[in-house]
Amino acid sequence: MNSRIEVTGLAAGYNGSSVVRGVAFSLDAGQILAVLGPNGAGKSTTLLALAGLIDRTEGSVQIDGTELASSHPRRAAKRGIVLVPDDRSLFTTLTVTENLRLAATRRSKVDEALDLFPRLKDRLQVPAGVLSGGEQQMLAIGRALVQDPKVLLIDELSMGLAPVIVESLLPVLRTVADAGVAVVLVEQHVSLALATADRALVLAHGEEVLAGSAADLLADPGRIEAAYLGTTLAV
Ligand SMILES: Nc1ncnc2c1ncn2[C@@H]1O[C@H](COP(=O)(O)OP(=O)(O)OP(=O)(O)O)[C@@H](O)[C@H]1O
Repeated sequence: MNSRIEVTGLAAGYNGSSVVRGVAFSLDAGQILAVLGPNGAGKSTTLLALAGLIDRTEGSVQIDGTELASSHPRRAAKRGIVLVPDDRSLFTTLTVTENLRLAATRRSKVDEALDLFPRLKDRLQVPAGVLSGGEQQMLAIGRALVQDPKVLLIDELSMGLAPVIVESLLPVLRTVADAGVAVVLVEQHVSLALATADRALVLAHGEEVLAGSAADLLADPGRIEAAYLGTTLAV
């Protein structure tokens, strides 16, 4: 089935107050959405709300037309929403194989994930904590993929990684999308994210300030810059 996530009027935050408001997008399997914006714009908060890890104070999240309960991470995971958090949350003392097997819905999923990251095949018995940053990110994404996501949420794939490593990881997201996953990528590295994504959403102060085709925005960096600076331009 061709999965779809539809988000309307999403507001979410902490301790009863909303730090993001009115976030809306829809995304089909096979598509990549880049969520951009300056520090503190609410990008991570949006992903946490989609994954059910924090309260949604308003709005709706639907997967394949069926509403997803707010603040219910297990239900979100069961419906196929899987988050790669910015801290990667690996079991650092467990090996690569153990990290993957613990998360896998089926044993065959582990082999599929390793095929996407052949470098990890040489590290199977190495504890996650001694992997390089790039290898740890491969493992974090691999651990999400073995859960058979319909919607893959990735928070700051580039965190702590050299641009050359990021450039080698991003094409894997296209392969993942092509295999039938909707990918939402929160990223500070604007040009690399736009070069990878189909569409982009820019948040500032918790609200959408710009949205459009990634190719159009890549070709017109002034619009992104203005959005980061808080100047609203017509899309
Ligand atoms: N656990 C929390 N409790 C209270 N406020 C929080 C919490 N986490 C984040 N915030 C606040 O929510 C706002 C949005 O933060 P968020 O981390 O979503 O932004 P971001 O766009 O992901 O930024 P960055 O790129 O710096 O990670 C910020 O003002 C931040 O201080």
